[in-house]
Amino acid sequence: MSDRYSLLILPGDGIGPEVMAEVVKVIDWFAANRGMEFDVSHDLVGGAAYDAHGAPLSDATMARAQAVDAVLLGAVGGPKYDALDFSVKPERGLLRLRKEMDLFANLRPAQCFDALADFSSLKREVVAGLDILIVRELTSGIYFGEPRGIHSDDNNPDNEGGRVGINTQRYTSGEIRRVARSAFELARKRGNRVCSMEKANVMESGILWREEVTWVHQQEYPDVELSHMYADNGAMQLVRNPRQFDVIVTDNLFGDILSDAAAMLTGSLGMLPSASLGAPMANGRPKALYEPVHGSAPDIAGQGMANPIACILSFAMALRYSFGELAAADALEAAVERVLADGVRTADLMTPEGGRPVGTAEMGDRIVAALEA
Ligand SMILES: NC(=O)c1ccc[n+]([C@@H]2O[C@H](COP(=O)([O-])OP(=O)(O)OC[C@H]3O[C@@H](n4cnc5c(N)ncnc54)[C@H](O)[C@@H]3O)[C@@H](O)[C@H]2O)c1
Ligand SMILES: CC(C)[C@H](C(=O)O)[C@@H](O)C(=O)O
Ligand SMILES: [Mg+2]
Repeated sequence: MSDRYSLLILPGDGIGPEVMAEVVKVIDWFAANRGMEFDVSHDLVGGAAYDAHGAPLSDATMARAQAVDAVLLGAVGGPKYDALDFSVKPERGLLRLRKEMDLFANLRPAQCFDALADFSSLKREVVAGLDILIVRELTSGIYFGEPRGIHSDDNNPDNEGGRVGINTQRYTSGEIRRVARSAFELARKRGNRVCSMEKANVMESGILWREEVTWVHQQEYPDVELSHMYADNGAMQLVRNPRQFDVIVTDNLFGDILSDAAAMLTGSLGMLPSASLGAPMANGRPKALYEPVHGSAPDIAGQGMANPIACILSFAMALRYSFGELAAADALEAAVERVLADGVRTADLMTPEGGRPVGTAEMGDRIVAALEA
């Protein structure tokens, strides 16, 4: 008999609720057919939470997120909220979840399904069989460093406009060591190779990053192959020859950018899942939040055409990393692969000469049907 798994679902804004509805179908299928017991609750985040409470994440929702085994998040943001004060923008809700849950290791795998190898904007021979994992530090760096803000620059008469915008890249050795350990642990279960990316040529925080990753490697993981790369070269190498990589470990901002680039190797941003993991809780499960890498896609929201696969594969990561349900995670990933192999495509995966795309709900139904088969 399996344990009970508590889940907090935060669909968010734009296509978030649309893709999350398909994940709920998948959860219901595992509950009905695989004897898994889920305690599922729903709440608001992002613009939806702002509309209801005047804040992109209420304290009550934050407390609920801290108490569950896993949070599933859709996406936040949208043009409706662009003019809001920075402190209450939808994205602040997501950043608060990451920071207060201390989800320091963000796993962003990029796998190219064979059925999509011709669809990537790169050549098939460059992306076929691609299977890399970006481990992005998620709770520190320039996203959170102090000082920050927009200030008047009164003492500088040469500054036309008279203002200055400040963000601070700050990393402690402990923050670097813990995410490096996550990357080395994950590498041992895959290709046993880690490439660390920073800009040690121009940033002191990059020098510290390189030294600390090297220290963790020498002290604790000498069996794993470690290499270092400047992040700008890393971006170029990702496009030139992405299969040279196994695990990439990098900071918060570089990881944000490199993972969007990696998404396109797989065909679409609508394909890329992620897991954000923190320290183990009392029950041994890590603090965890699962979300697609993509955003709220305002350009297609409300049209029922978003690709739900990134969100569904994020739930597969929850099965694997939070619940240890490895067979179920494999089955769900195989179901996605089968549906793609059958030629079922949402609009983002269509070539101009392709046939009729399916909508969000039909893609979800087809994946559930493939689980059934
Ligand atoms: N984790 C998150 O919640 C998250 C991540 C990124 C961006 N955002 C927010 O989302 C809003 C829009 O940002 P953006 O436009 O830069 O990025 P986006 O990821 O929302 O969209 C970029 C492009 O990819 C397409 N796309 C994204 N997901 C798709 C899917 N599942 N199926 C089909 N097509 C998809 C969109 O239609 C758009 O053309 C902003 O407010 C931004 O801050 C949120
Ligand atoms: C929405 C935004 C805060 C977020 C980030 O910058 O981390 C997004 O781009 C992501 O990749 O998860
Ligand atoms: Mg991003």
